[in-house]
Amino acid sequence: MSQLFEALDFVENIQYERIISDIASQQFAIIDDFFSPEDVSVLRASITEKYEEDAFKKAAIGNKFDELIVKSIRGDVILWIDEVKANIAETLFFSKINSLVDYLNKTCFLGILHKEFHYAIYPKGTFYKRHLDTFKNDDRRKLSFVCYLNHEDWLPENGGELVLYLNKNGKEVERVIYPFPGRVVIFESQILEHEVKPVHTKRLSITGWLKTR
Ligand SMILES: O=C(O)CCC(=O)C(=O)O
Ligand SMILES: [Fe+2]
Repeated sequence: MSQLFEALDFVENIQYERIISDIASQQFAIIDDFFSPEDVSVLRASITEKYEEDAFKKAAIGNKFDELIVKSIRGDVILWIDEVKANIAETLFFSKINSLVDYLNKTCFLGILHKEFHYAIYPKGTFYKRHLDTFKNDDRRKLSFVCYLNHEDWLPENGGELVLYLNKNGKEVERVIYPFPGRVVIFESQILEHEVKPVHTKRLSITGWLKTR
């Protein structure tokens, strides 16, 4: 009986279904309206406030790397988001994430048990060289998630494109994605190498990972 109710409880979500089929067929999905302009503006106010409080630190690669080497690979500053201490903007963010994760777990048997998200700011002139999001000793990252919080008038010439390196019939193909506000990109963490091209105007985002075990 309870199984019947569980089945009845399930409502198909067209947006999530498209995300699932895009990831299954091409290892990534781009969703332009995952967050509404209102959501983006609330989240942008939150990232800006925390940046002004000086809460961000320089992003590190792996564990103990030389500062100079780190800078030559990535130049963003990050701040991890604690769901337990979420402010109004972050609560809104996590409610959307949790709804997607519940759906993925119900329909895809992905077994997403953990998640981690951080704000990221790329100051002018910074970039993140080509890389894979999995550390050598940690294969739990299953899906990478990026959401852009840039201003509505963001232009392609502001730089900071995300480039995914795809494999099409044995040939490498670059997929260039502009960081337009409200846009979300989800991709297979263990498969797709990617990079952030040099940024010409400060670039705002939230990056995170959906993890197994
Ligand atoms: O901001 C992006 O578009 C991607 C960021 C990224 O690759 C990372 O933080 O690992
Ligand atoms: Fe990455």
